[in-house]
Amino acid sequence: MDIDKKVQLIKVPFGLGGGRAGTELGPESVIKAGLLNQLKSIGVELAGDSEVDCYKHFSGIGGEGKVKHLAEVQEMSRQVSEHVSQAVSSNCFPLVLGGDHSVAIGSLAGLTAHYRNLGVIWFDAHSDMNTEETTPSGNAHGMPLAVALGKAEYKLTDIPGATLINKDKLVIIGARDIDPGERELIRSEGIACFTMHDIDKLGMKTVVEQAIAIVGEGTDGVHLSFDLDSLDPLVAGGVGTPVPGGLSYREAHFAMELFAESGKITSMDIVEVNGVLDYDRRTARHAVELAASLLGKRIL
Ligand SMILES: NC(=[NH2+])NCCC[C@H](N)C(=O)O
Ligand SMILES: [Mn+2]
Ligand SMILES: [Mn+2]
Repeated sequence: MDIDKKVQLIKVPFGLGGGRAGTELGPESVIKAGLLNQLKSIGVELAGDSEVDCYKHFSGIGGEGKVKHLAEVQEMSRQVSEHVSQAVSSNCFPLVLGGDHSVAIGSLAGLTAHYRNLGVIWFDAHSDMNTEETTPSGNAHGMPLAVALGKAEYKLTDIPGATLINKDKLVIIGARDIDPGERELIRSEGIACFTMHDIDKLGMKTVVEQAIAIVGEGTDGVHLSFDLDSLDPLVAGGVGTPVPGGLSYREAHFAMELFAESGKITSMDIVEVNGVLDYDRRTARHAVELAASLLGKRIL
């Protein structure tokens, strides 16, 4: 892409959407793994950074409902949305550092306030499309796409300024662990989902080309949400919900390089780096390198 915009870093140290402690350390972890130097070395300018105060309204209890910590997720999302919206208003590229994947609710809310035809690329082992009714865990990080598509009770439009995302402009890449309710939704809504099987069969080049064909037409912005558990756990084990049979190191980088070349991506999330489980910071380092590839880093 050779990104011409400045990057605005938005740190979201929030982990209550997942079942295991440590994801709230993600932003710190990714920064300690060298994000700022990496961006500098490829000539990407930083406009600034901000941090969402995730625990301002933390009650300390899981709550009574079907979704754990829903009130905290909603408050965090509202704040993330404001930070992201502010970054877009300032003509910056928002780079959101999670946190668990529920932070993407906030990213998408802030983005849809500006991009009325937003495309979304979702790298993930999971499809994160459970509703309050279908969630097997009660963990909000398994729900952001259901919220964004308006399929859950909690909807993106509950956040001021936000609109729902368009199901025809959403592409999931890397899925290999899909719950029954999610499978039904993907099928009934006809959502583009390139599973690991599809990637094996077609190769990453074709998958990305098809993804770009889907999100590249008729959109005014494209968000890339990268869940580190899309990578194989043998490559990146420092995540809370690892699933075997994931993306290789090169597949993931190749995809980021191709998306960079397309020049279409206008914002990114890096989520699910678990600072406790990622004891050697390997997963955080991969996150840094993948962000760099998306922002224009070339081998030669
Ligand atoms: N962003 C993630 N890592 N999501 C994992 C979701 C796992 C499972 N599908 C659930 O709903 O609980
Ligand atoms: Mn996810
Ligand atoms: Mn996942």
